[in-house]
Amino acid sequence: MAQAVIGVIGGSGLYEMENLQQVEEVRLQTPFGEPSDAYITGMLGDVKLVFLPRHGRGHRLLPSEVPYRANIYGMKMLGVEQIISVSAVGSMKEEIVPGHIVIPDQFFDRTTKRASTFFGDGVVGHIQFADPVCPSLSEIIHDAAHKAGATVHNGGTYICIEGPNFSTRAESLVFRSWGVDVIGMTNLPEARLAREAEICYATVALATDYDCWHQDHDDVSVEAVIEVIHQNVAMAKKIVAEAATLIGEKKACGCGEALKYAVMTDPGQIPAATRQRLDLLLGHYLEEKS
Ligand SMILES: CSC[C@H]1O[C@H](OP(=O)(O)O)[C@H](O)[C@@H]1O
Ligand SMILES: Nc1ncnc2[nH]cnc12
Repeated sequence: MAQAVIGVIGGSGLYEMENLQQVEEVRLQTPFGEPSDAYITGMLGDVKLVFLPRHGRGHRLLPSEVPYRANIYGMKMLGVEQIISVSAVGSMKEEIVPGHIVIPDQFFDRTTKRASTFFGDGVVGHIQFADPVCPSLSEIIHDAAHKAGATVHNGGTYICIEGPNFSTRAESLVFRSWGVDVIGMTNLPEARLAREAEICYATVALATDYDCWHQDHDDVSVEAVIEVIHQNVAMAKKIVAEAATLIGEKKACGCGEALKYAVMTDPGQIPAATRQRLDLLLGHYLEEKS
């Protein structure tokens, strides 16, 4: 069996992975610019791990500034077939207590400034996105979270806001009335681009606060978020390590063929530069068609 290559995108508070063997730092240029930082690759048991801190080491990039396309394209260049995102989120439900883990299965887009498709410039494509995360990778990380001793909520809707400000109280109350479970600023463009790149994607969301809707809790602040992250970062790393041991049991899914019927454009009409830029993602389909 081919060696599994797992990508890990570390969010707020997760800027490195421990216990990797044969560690290398890989700096990439992609047709979509430079990723957030160098990728750190290494072995975790039999599994190759490719780690990228989403906001860069030192947390230098706003959610709106993260080069999502370059980050996902770089993962593809490194042979990653599954991406585990680790993210801090606000809880929008009483029962999701700060310190709990949520494995979202839906997203709701409230972003306004993100470049979040590889298509365009003469090639039109439409992926299916009704179920935006990989069900079998989600199952693996759910089991991994359980094994790591976390209190874990299976499924839930992650509303992705533009930020960088946290929500107003009116927004928070409206989002709650929509029935969302958690709130964050980063995961939706990643999930979309991972699907376009035919990479499985799932999220380990660490609830860090009750945003600003809860009458009995302080409004979210960076200070409070950091405190909960510090208390739980070891557990988040343990979940990733457990997921690596379980990845061999992952069930089949459709993520690897997401582009099979997605492209509308006549291959003969795709500009050469666009074709070249998307060769890694689309090349094999275009050859079949032309
Ligand atoms: C530090 S609180 C707000 C910040 O935390 C989350 O980041 P990430 O998803 O990278 O863990 C949230 O999306 C915001 O970017
Ligand atoms: N309340 C919140 N809103 C948006 N992003 C967050 N990340 C962590 N807590 C958050």
